[in-house]
Amino acid sequence: MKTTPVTFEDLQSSVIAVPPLCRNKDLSLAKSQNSRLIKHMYKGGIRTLLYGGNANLYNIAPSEYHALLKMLVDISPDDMWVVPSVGPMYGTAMDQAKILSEFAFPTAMLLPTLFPSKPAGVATAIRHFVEKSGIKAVLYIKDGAYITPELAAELVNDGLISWIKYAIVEPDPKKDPYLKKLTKLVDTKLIVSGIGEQPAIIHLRDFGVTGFTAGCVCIAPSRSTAMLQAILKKDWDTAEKIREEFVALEDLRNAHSPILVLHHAVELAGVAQTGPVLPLLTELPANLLTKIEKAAKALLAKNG
Ligand SMILES: N[C@@H](CC=O)C(=O)O
Repeated sequence: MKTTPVTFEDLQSSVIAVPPLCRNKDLSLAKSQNSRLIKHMYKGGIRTLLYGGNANLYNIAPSEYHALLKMLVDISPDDMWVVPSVGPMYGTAMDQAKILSEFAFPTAMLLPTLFPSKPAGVATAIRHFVEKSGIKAVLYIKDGAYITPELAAELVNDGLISWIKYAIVEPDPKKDPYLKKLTKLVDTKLIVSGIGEQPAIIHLRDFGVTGFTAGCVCIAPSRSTAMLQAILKKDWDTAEKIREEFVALEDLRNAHSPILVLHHAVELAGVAQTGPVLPLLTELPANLLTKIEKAAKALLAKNG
């Protein structure tokens, strides 16, 4: 696992894949299947993994956190940069910060929650997390009410933030007052588009942010990587054509649960056995799985 500090080059050199977490029937961590998934992504050019929402880390027990981190260290290639998440609740994040300090992860992300939270409290939690873990935090902005752009900028200016995962969903991503303000206050080299392939072209081209995170990349890593490369070359037509390849599965994710559809899709495509889902989530009904399988296999077929 790569342990060097986060650089702009790191953020741009790979799509930041946000994978599901494979579990065995008894809900224990499925080391061999997680390894299989990482190998698939690695072969498609992925060098950064962010274990967060799609891995359902919202629901992980603090007592399992050490085993999770150890497994990620054990199964990650030497040049793979791995970003675990903590929280979203303050107490959980503080206990996880202590566990993280026993490892060499260069950064970790605080999962967001709107209840019970206030922007100034979120900023304090980030400060306490950095103090306790000894590493910078990834700030995940998923809702404008979570933290103000001004508070986000203060945290950046105080040297506490490695990068920002920007993930506020707008009906028209071109019209995004929050991102417009954020990019005025914070160096765009530290801001990453955090909603998958769909708004990535607009976020990178029109707002100048640095890279993008994605979930469907776990199925078609070569295609998502090709899309990032096309964007960086400003080959917008190629990037747009590749983006369209992801639409069918993304539409299912948006309709039925981004986390759960991805979790099933990785298994149904035959990439890795993701297994059961940790409560408070649960598996999707069987009548949806045929549609997910079709879209997932079609996307995998494009991966080559
Ligand atoms: N939520 C997005 C990007 C990852 O955070 C996805 O799952 O595609």
